[in-house]
Amino acid sequence: MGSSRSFTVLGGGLSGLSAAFHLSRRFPARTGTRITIVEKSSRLGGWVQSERVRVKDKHGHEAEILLESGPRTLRPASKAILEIIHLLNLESSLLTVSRNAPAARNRFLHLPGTKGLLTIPGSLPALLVSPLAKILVPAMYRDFRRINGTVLNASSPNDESVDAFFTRHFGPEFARTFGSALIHGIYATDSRLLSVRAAFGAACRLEESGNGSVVRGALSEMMSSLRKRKSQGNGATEETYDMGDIAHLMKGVSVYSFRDGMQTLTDAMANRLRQQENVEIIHGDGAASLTKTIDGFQASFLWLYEGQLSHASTSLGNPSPISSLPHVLANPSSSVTVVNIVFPPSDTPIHPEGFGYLIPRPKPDYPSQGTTLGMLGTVFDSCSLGGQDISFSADRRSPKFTKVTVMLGGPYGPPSPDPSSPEFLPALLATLQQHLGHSEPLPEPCLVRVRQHRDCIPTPTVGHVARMAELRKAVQKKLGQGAAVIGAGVGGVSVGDCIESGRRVAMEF
Ligand SMILES: C=Cc1c2[nH]c(c1C)Cc1[nH]c(c(CCC(=O)O)c1C)Cc1[nH]c(c(C)c1CCC(=O)O)Cc1[nH]c(c(C)c1C=C)C2
Repeated sequence: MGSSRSFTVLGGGLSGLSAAFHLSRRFPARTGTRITIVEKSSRLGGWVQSERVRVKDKHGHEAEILLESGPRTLRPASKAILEIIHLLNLESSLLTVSRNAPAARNRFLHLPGTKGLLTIPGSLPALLVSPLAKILVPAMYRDFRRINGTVLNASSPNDESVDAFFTRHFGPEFARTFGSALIHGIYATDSRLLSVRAAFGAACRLEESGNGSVVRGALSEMMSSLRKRKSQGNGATEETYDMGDIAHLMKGVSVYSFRDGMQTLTDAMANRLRQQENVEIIHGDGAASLTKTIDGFQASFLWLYEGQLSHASTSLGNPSPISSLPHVLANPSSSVTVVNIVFPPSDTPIHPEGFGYLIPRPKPDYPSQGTTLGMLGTVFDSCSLGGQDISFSADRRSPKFTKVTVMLGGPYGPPSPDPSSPEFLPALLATLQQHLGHSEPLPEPCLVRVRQHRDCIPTPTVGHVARMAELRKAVQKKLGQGAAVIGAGVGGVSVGDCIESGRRVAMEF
């Protein structure tokens, strides 16, 4: 480890920060290793952005509200994130949501052309009385009786769209109603474009182990993991992640965030990196000139080079070899308009208690671009993350401000009316009123914040996994073992996936 090495991380989003963080742990200053992060924007952290705003209503109630414009919650299943939280001593900043909380239990759908929300049943008794039973019950039955049907063999490169996979197993009604809504809420894209192998690799494995049926596969997996747990006892520990006692804090937790928002995590990583003598962060101009030479460089990719920055740019050359790598620009990505709205305290609740609601693809299809607001769903932030807000009301029992986030765009294209026009907010509030089933107009918001995120979520289209394997091979062949490509555009899109991929690549060098 004594010889001096040099790493260049292109991109200071979640994957880049994680890669640089783990590289700097493995190769501290005393090893003579240099680590350079190149980020074209003026800040690190990618799409994660938290902001505190002061709000006041007509009656003088005041509060400080935490708004998120990117991801807002994390899942305890990602050990790579828990490890970073532990290593950066962020445990005391955590805000957890219990599995029994309404935000974890209640999820809703709004069906286009109807008024109000439908509860997605979370138990058998709830299913039996749900209006959605007429879609859900036949869907489960259809899958359950599939025997020796076509399977996307896990070891083959076969692939299909999420919509085609759900249609095969659960029927077209389920695929459109539930499948498209789920994909709106994760990828903000059309489920007919998305690769099932990339998005739901686990479902393909269940299909195979269930001999053609995902439900049977899931049941048999549940049984075998129960058996395993019994034979191992409950004390199975994770030895490869340095998580301290944090797994204990996550018992019974459905999702979590931080009291000051998700930026707590990215700021803490960035600050730790800034403190390292051997880490340099290049923003803006320096990064822009490098980015220009990398004509295929996309925000969703992270290129990690072992070599000097100057070597990285000269070795990329002009025209850059990246343009000759296969599949770099194969995937489209979705743009999302994120609207944070804060409503004043009121005795009449704005929405039911729960996570929020999603909206499926309309029938017969998405309208042509620029003709609709294009709402994908709404998150009821106060339910899960109300603990981030600070009320200055003397009476602790008085009603609180309500924060929600409306997501628009994706497959609908840019919202119409345009968010900068005066018609936008009235149209948005009227649509929200209809979705939430209110007969009266919603109260005037105290604050509305609109952010337009261009190309923020990559869409791994059908064939993605096989294409990325070819890309990785080509990277190694052209740029050598000292180069790697990771990030949301290559692997998974969740915060956990990005942090995990940065960690993995740093450990491999
Ligand atoms: C900017 C909008 C985003 C939309 N999806 C994502 C972002 C950042 C990314 C994303 N959202 C979810 C996942 C699955 C993995 C997970 O961590 O749960 C991913 C990769 C699920 C999810 N969807 C919504 C929320 C609040 C969450 C929890 C995770 C998070 O906070 O991002 C709601 C939601 N997200 C989008 C839409 C259109 C939407 C609608 C209500 C797009």
